[in-house]
Amino acid sequence: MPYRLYQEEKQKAVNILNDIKVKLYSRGWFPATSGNLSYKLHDDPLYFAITSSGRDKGTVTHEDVIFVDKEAKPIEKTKLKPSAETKIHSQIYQKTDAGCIIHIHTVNNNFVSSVFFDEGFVPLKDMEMIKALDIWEENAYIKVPIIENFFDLDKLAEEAGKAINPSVPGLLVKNHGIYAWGKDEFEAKRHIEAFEFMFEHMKNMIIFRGTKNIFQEE
Ligand SMILES: CSCCC(=O)C(=O)COP(=O)(O)O
Ligand SMILES: [Zn+2]
Repeated sequence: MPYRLYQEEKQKAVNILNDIKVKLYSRGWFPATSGNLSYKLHDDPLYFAITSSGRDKGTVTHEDVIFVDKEAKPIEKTKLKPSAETKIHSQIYQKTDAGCIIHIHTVNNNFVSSVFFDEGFVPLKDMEMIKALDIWEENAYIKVPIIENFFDLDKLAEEAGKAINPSVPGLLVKNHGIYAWGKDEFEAKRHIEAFEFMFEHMKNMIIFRGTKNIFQEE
């Protein structure tokens, strides 16, 4: 028997996504309708709420959120289209314990994804903000994976699934953006804010003194 979504849990997911969307939009993090967000409702079978495709993230309407399954198919009759990147969200839910995923395009995440693409990851170390990713060891050194921005979205989703590092709650797509996640909306937002803070710092340091010293202590 198909899983039945209750009005109350659907409304909770819509409210959560709208709340984050508007907060992050006000920081300039969803320019030109870019980005998408999702919130998991059920694990097995997987069902989640996700933003509809191509919409202005700065406004809230009753057409902003759709409920989909693991295959990115709407589970209710709708004329709306789920985000074009729904299969990437599905992969992240299948490969991690994420309960909420946020995807944004920013100048800073595009910059680091391009500069470090050949290494395959952005190296993060010597920054207090790493602790906001819930990584508390001394001298923590983490690698945020970067994948090619495949035009074929099925291929992009497949490669995203392969590249996920379970101990790092984020994945960059070259010259595209970042997906960051957490067990709930609070954690997902904290993680994306931490990544963006560190990417901005890194960009500024690279502009200031080049990439020369970034890998020195490896
Ligand atoms: C306008 S940016 C190109 C599409 C994209 O990368 C994105 O994040 C938004 O896609 P969606 O289908 O979720 O609107
Ligand atoms: Zn995108």
